[in-house]
Amino acid sequence: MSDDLKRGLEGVLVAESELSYIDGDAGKLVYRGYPIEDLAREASYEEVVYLLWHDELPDAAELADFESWMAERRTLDDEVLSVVRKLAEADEVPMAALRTIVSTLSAYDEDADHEDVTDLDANLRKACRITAKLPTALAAFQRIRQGDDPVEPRADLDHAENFLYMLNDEVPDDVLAETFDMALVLHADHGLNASTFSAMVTASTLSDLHSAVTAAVGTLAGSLHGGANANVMRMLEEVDESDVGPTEWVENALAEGRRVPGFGHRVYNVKDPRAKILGEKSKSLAEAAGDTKWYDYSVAIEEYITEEKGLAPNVDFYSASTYYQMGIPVDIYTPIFAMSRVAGWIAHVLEQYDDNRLIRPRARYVGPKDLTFPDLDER
Ligand SMILES: CC(=O)SCCNC(=O)CCNC(=O)[C@H](O)C(C)(C)COP(=O)(O)OP(=O)(O)OC[C@H]1O[C@@H](n2cnc3c(N)ncnc32)[C@H](O)[C@@H]1OP(=O)(O)O
Ligand SMILES: O=C([O-])CC(=O)C(=O)O
Repeated sequence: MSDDLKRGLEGVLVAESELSYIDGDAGKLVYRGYPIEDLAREASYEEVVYLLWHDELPDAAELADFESWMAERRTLDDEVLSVVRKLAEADEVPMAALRTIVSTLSAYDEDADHEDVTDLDANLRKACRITAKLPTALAAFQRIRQGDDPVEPRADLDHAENFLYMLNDEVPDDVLAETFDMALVLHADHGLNASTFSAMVTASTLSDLHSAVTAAVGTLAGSLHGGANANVMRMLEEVDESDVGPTEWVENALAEGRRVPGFGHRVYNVKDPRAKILGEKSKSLAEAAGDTKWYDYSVAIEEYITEEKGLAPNVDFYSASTYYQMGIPVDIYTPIFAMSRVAGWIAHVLEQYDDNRLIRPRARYVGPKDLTFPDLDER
């Protein structure tokens, strides 16, 4: 047994996976063999979900069946909707609300008490229900907390279009729908990131799929992981409200020892390929709107941080200005990440169940070992 300590499990190989390949030096990302650039341009989110959960891309008939199976399962049970309403009225933090919602979905899922937690067919049915219902719950949560009625899902719209429709009570135009679909594709999987690993750890105890996804939502919420996308936008807003430009602002932030959200990555040593795609999208939205302020701030910050710290933007950096320009409220950026990443979490859990072994690392004990237990009045 090696006694080398790998803080944060950096570089430790713990599984074999056929899902996503990342080359951190080349800035390359591939889902099941297909480059992310091609998927972003050509594939819908539903196609990517199918690809991740099955071994290959669907043909036309398989895709049509899969899309309609999911679309028919978007509606929330009344009891789930009433939990969403309570969470919104209690002003719950969106990621905490989402975590509770995933857990609640289990109570109304007809396969939730399947005797074999690893049963593939039952898990694929659960997977579809969770993935189909999360956008409905998130849109309803957002609408209720802003004082509006939830909007019923429509089965004739695709996953991305339908979410924006339920959020805004308006069918999105093609640019918005395509941009959002592309963002969902880009966030769907990313190897053993922290939230995926947390789903795998949960599944490895032979706990169920809803528990694994609930654990993953909680893990994604943190500011070192998915929570960074909202923090990027908050930073851009801070820059805008300050009386200095973006370069000076970020120089001061670094001097104060702050971490700049949206930069740095455990695996990429170069610019995240997803940030390149989202940066181009942010730019084209800005130019189309005739207001490039948020994009310009982002570019200035990127140039400074890359030059001064040698850190490159990760996926969260340009998703922020992209979503902002689409009119999406800042504090649901991370829940939107979860709405997409649920596909990857589930795919990795299915791989884990398929070849399970309990995940259980160890810590080097550095505390005392032979103390004498003192009576209460002696402490
Ligand atoms: C979807 C995603 O999860 S992508 C990541 C989203 N998270 C963020 O954007 C938050 C900001 N980034 C970070 O905090 C980090 O880069 C992480 C958490 C993503 C990666 O962390 P790690 O691989 O553990 O690197 P670690 O935290 O050890 O940082 C290494 C060094 O770079 C510095 N560093 C890393 N990222 C940043 C940053 N964004 N701003 C300032 N300094 C940074 C650290 O301070 C550290 O410097 P030091 O050695 O002088 O102390
Ligand atoms: O891989 C990681 O550590 C973080 C990340 O980029 C992701 O989850 O998309």
